[in-house]
Amino acid sequence: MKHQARKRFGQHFLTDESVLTHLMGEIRPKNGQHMVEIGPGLGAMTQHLLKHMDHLEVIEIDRDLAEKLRTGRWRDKLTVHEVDVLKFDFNKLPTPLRVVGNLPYNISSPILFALLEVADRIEDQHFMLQKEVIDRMVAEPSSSDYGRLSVMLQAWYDIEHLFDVPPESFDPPPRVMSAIVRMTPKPKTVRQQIPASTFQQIVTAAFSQRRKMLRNTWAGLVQPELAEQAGIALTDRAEAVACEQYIRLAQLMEQ
Ligand SMILES: C[S@@+](CC[C@H](N)C(=O)[O-])C[C@H]1O[C@@H](n2cnc3c(N)ncnc32)[C@H](O)[C@@H]1O
Repeated sequence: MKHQARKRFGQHFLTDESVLTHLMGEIRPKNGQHMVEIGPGLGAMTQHLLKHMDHLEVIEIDRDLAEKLRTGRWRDKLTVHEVDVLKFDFNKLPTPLRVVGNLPYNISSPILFALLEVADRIEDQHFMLQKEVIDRMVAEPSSSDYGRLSVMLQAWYDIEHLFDVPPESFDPPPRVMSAIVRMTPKPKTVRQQIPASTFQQIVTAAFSQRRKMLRNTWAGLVQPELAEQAGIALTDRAEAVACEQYIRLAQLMEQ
């Protein structure tokens, strides 16, 4: 029986074989690697990955789809976790872990932030996302797409926009353009130098009212001398400040 796509789970199934082939060329799955797929759905990516691998972990919230995967023709090669990915404990999977998925667009940012917490365990991530989200992830300072998502993710990952995928490549087609992104965690030595909670606090405050000057959004939070030492002008707005400057400021605040 044909699966009726469920809107609440952001179900848009990839049907375009040329996209899948292109994607596999980018992911280059190899047997013996530890890989987890978020939202395998009807298995479009899954079956391509399994051409190269004997085993794959998958996380699927939809009970019917999880059941199909558990009993279907790839059952011997899959470990199916029937759970909300936002509640899944990635610490229980082996490392180094490769993470892939055509993500449910309605919760893509929470998924990206949840994975940031376990970046130590991750080798790389390849995701299908709304193109607009990827534009924000790779945005440079002073562009209209540059925001909290850009700064938070660029601090932890090298991010590459790989290629675009049009709505016709899916059934049912989403209303927006999609794209594929590769995210590679920066070396541990680099990530360890970021005071995570202070960094998050100043970036969140700065972009909470992005039209205002930093001297207003940071009042009571950031000492003006420290901002100056980090090379940040408090008369600027959040979008003028580079990711490295936010990191530098967070480091100065921790000293
Ligand atoms: C955009 S579809 C992709 C399906 C399939 N990978 C493909 O490319 O055809 C998103 C998938 O994520 C699943 N999903 C949605 N929300 C989820 C959640 N919170 N946790 C785990 N899986 C979820 C959906 O049921 C669906 O299978």
